[in-house]
Amino acid sequence: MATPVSIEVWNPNGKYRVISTKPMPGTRWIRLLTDQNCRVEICTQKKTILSVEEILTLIGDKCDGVIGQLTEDWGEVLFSALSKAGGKAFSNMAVGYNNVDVNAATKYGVAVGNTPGVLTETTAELAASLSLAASRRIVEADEFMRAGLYDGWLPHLFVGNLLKGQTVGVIGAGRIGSAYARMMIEGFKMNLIYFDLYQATRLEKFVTAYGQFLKSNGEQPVTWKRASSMQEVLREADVISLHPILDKTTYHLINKDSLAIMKKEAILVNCSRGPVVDEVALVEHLKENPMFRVGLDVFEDEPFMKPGLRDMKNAVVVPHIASASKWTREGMATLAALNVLGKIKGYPIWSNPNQVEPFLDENSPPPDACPSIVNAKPLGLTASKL
Ligand SMILES: NC(=O)C1=CN([C@@H]2O[C@H](COP(=O)(O)OP(=O)(O)OC[C@H]3O[C@@H](n4cnc5c(N)ncnc54)[C@H](O)[C@@H]3O)[C@@H](O)[C@H]2O)C=CC1
Ligand SMILES: O=C(O)C(=O)CO
Repeated sequence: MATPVSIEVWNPNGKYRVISTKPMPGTRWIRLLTDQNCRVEICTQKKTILSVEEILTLIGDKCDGVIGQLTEDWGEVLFSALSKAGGKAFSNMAVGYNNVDVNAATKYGVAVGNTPGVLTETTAELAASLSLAASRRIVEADEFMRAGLYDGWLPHLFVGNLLKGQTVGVIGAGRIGSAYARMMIEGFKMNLIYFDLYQATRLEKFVTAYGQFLKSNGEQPVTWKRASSMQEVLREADVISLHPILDKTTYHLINKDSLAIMKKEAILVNCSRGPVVDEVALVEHLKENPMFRVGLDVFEDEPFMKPGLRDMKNAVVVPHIASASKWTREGMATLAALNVLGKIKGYPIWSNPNQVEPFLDENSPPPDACPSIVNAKPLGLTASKL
């Protein structure tokens, strides 16, 4: 028997049945759907991660589209059920979609949406926060104060690293990696070394121009270098932030061997996906190198941490909150809803998923387009001319 799942219903007489597997921030996304004749059903089950069986129950016999979460396993079983229920669209409320089997979705004719752009700066800001928290030992120092251990200023108390003039390494210089790099370069006058499969031309131009600006002001200019391998970044950088997608090329990109070539006092930040780092190897490395520090937003087996990590003073850990600003989370909900709505309505695909601002303006109706569909090409969906 199917497991019952609690739901909240908006616009019960709407023609199209759209499900959201979680309550999402804001109300604009609900309004956009109900205004377009959708009945919106929001799962209110008090359970963080829904199982495939629970989502099957939600989909039922008739469902036009689903907005889902990165914690869910969207594969063959769910896409086959969604397609049988008449569903045409699924959107993750996330830019990353490693939890989605896109080939399975394509096989069943289901469009897969994601939410790029709206979370770029918010996520980069958290990566920058973790870089600072790790380099200046903020969490350790906070715990020390709260434990009543502060007896007065001391020359050696919580000495950390100065970022100015050091090298920031970025692995995966896409939207978020480039935004993070700019923050660290402009904010702290760090030099850049990056590794990506593609050249980050705009980022390079930014660093060149900023370097010239600093020089014309009599300051040391910042520099950039595109590394020919990830190892080059690991060897040379003082702070390394990981921003690639998770796929089979990036699984355990950081492992025992790659940790071994990093500087003993380096800082590693991960706001991409947990499995990019071999967490067991990382815990060992943290134990053996007390001056090596990490800032982690993501973990290999979320919501768990590998044994030993929680005891490491040289690790700052936060629960996958990199995109958690109110504006961003409301925007993610809007983009996810519009991906689903757009596909149901037969709208074309927005031509530039890096520029989604027109969808986010509360004061005007969004364009008649799907903001970002990752399998548009194999599904033969056309791009908008807007
Ligand atoms: N912690 C969090 O809350 C968040 C995590 N993310 C993660 O960040 C990822 C990146 O997001 P965006 O910057 O928007 O995506 P993006 O597609 O703009 O950037 C990803 C970059 O990784 C590069 N890349 C791919 N394979 C690589 C490899 N083997 N080695 C080096 N670089 C490689 C790509 O060429 C691309 O430039 C998402 O896929 C998601 O997993 C995104 C938002 C929030
Ligand atoms: O968008 C993503 O990929 C996240 O991890 C959450 O914002």
